[in-house]
Amino acid sequence: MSFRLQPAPPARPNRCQLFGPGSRPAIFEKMAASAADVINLDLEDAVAPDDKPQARKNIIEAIGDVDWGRKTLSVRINGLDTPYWYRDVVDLLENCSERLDIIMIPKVGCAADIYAVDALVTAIERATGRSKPIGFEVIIETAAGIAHVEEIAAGSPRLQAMSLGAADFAASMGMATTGIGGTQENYYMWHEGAKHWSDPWHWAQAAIVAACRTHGVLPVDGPFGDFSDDEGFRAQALRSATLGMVGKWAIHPKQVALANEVFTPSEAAVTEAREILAAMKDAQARGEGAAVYKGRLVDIASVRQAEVIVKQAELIEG
Ligand SMILES: CCC(=O)SCCNC(=O)CCNC(=O)[C@H](O)C(C)(C)COP(=O)(O)OP(=O)(O)OC[C@H]1O[C@@H](n2cnc3c(N)ncnc32)[C@H](O)[C@@H]1OP(=O)(O)O
Ligand SMILES: O=CC(=O)O
Ligand SMILES: [Mg+2]
Repeated sequence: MSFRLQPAPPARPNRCQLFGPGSRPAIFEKMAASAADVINLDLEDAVAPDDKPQARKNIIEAIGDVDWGRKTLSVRINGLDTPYWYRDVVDLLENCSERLDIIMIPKVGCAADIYAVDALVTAIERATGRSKPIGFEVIIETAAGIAHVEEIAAGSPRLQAMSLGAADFAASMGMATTGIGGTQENYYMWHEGAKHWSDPWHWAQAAIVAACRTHGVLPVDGPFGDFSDDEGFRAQALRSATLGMVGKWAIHPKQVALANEVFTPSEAAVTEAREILAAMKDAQARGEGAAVYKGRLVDIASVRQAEVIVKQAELIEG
């Protein structure tokens, strides 16, 4: 480990973030009743420009009136390139109850974007005497965002989570696709007369995970647009979990159970992790730094790997 230690991310479950437009208040109670760990009420792309003022009012009312249980409650504001974002922040924080946990900032391109929102949020918190500090989450969904991902991850002590937004990311990068996440038909290698599909999101996800893990931020996979394709969602989520991401968005309620399934360590994985910890404890008692578990090497690094799984399971059990 470097002299600079890796900070722990926020200790809360973030397996699924369920989105819903702020202009559709009829679904707020259904979102609250879902099994998602995080709720994202949207003021940005799921809300038409003319509906934004009413969507702000709906959200402010619902933050206070709906029983959100123990969920993390987040509102996605509009991007800093729009005329809407400052009004989103001011109206929300001057009027909503302290139940709001997080503001999600989309299309972040550099650390200064977070600084700007932080300055406004800090001023309103002081002016209104809000006692619970608002957290931030950001979406990496532009070429600039991925180019500056590390400075963004270090951008504010308020920052809790960072998502990859596959739709806007593809647009900003000029990618030849209208698919939102998942397998892309034309992204394949040709070998011995057969197509072998590759993962165009992999490099951006790996960059996000590294930046997040360096700065104690939760890395999250964003939307998977085809909500009729359960296996496609599951494959994308499994790849994200394998890379170190902690959760995934749901843009339809049927995706919540799939995300929870993938990002909850299985009983078998937890049992194996606990067995590795026990095997290493025995080895250490014998004065040995390495041991054999099920025919394979385990050592101190295996302890760290096993602890990731056990800690994640314990976090979810509460
Ligand atoms: C891609 C880039 C991004 O920025 S993604 C993030 C922004 N997008 C969003 O917030 C969109 C979120 N999703 C939605 O608005 C809806 O789910 C869409 C995709 C439009 C589908 O809605 P709808 O046609 O009503 O679906 P459905 O008939 O299959 O609904 C079945 C039951 O579920 C409900 N439902 C619908 N959406 C949600 C939701 N987001 N959260 C909670 N509940 C939801 C419906 O009301 C319906 O309920 P019921 O069975 O009638 O009681
Ligand atoms: O905001 C999300 C995206 O995929 O774009
Ligand atoms: Mg987007």
